[in-house]
Amino acid sequence: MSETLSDEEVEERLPPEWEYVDDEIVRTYDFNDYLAGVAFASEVGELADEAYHHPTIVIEYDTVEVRFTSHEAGGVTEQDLELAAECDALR
Ligand SMILES: C[C@H](O)[C@H](O)[C@H]1CNC2=NC(N)=NC(=O)C2=N1
Repeated sequence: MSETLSDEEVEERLPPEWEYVDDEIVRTYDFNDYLAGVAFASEVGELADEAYHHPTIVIEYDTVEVRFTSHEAGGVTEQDLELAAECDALR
């Protein structure tokens, strides 16, 4: 099982635009078109399922919020940071 990172490690390595809140890393992506957000969420889902590491995804009319944490480890791990960067690369 992956080990959780310290608060300092997470803050230091968090990709830009991401926030560290209550043992989760979160980013809200803005979209002009609802279905573009839905398509993006689906791509995030594919990344997650391939990694078998699943975020919370909240789709609203002009935003998609993606939240990662490692439930089994009980906090943020390397895998969360890696997937955050992969989500950013989808844009
Ligand atoms: C039973 C457990 O949910 C599974 O082993 C996987 C599935 N996806 C997961 N996703 C995330 N974010 N954290 C996990 O610990 C995790 N575990």
